[in-house]
Amino acid sequence: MSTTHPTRAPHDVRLAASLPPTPAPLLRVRGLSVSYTPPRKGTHLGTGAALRDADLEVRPGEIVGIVGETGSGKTTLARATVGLVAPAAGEIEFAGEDIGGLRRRARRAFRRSGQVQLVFQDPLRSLDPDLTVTELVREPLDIAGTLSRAERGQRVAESLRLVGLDPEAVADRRPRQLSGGQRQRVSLARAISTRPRLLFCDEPVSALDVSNRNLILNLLDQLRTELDLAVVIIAHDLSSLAGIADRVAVFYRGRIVEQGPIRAVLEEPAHPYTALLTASAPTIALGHEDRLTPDRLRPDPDRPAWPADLGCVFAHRCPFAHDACAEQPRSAPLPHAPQRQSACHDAVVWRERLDPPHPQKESA
Ligand SMILES: Nc1ncnc2c1ncn2[C@@H]1O[C@H](COP(=O)(O)OP(=O)(O)OP(=O)(O)O)[C@@H](O)[C@H]1O
Repeated sequence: MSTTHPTRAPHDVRLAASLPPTPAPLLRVRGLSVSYTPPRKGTHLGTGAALRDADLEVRPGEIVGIVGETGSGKTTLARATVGLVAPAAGEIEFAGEDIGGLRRRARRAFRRSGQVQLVFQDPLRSLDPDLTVTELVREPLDIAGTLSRAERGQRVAESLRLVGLDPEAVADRRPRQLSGGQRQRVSLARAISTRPRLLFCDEPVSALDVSNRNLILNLLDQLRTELDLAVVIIAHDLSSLAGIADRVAVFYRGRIVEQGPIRAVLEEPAHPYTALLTASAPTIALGHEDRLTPDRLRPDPDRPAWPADLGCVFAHRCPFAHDACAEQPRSAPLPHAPQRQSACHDAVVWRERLDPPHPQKESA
């Protein structure tokens, strides 16, 4: 005789039913590869593809952090999504529309529509020094060409106010006549002037001092609420994302090696590279159960060198690399946490192979 109550659904089904429905992704990237060099004969990717086989989803109103060292492909993902570079392979879907497969002219029309905007790294270099603030913020509206002249004027003033600038005070100034924080606000006003649904911010605070950093990050948080904006923040270091991002994707040498809700990723990294990042920034490492230190996450110096281009992108720096790592692992959901993904053959078990801490080295 069955002991299960006939009207009672299993626990996880009841739990799922009690949760609010997850909105459909605004951006869905699947198997995206981008190469800046022409493909070699017999291959579909150029030598040294800048981005390989990337999967990423961004939901409306969400803040997703992208972290990784220089040259790991973060900006390339943003440029491909905005339509500045064509993918070599994979799909990019925005609001249900296939934008990765658009031909050159249609891609340009999408870019000009301003539905996805990119805020570049350094406002001093990316803002035209000869234009006034009004001209800079109005330019994307002129390009999109959907508003009348009067409406554009109103939208410029509204956008400046949204980023905390007084339109009358800054309208006629040029970038050099503004402080670093004000310039970054002008970049943001320019990006939101078309009322995009998705904003990529490339290192939005790296050129700013600490007090301005927090102001700009708080402003991004505020804008996502006020404009129902999804924001992708690209950063070198996890610490600038810790207080603001809902989810994080970790890039290493052109691949997304781990992604998931930021707190879970910081508390219990599922990829040895993420563990190394958190261990190198102890102020943000939230895990308590074993203190990961960079020492414990480096290969044994006596191990024979692993060729940097063999298999897993991180194997040459990974203390846990073994024969299976001669093949690049696909990114896969963690068995115990399907909302998280790791591209590690040993995503769940590498911790068990950690050497004990080296007391002398740690106290040194
Ligand atoms: N226009 C380009 N032409 C050729 N190669 C490029 C171009 N832009 C980027 N690359 C190369 O593509 C790779 C990924 O670069 P990308 O700018 O996406 O990295 P990133 O993670 O954003 O780095 P950073 O943090 O320094 O901005 C790097 O090897 C880079 O040299």
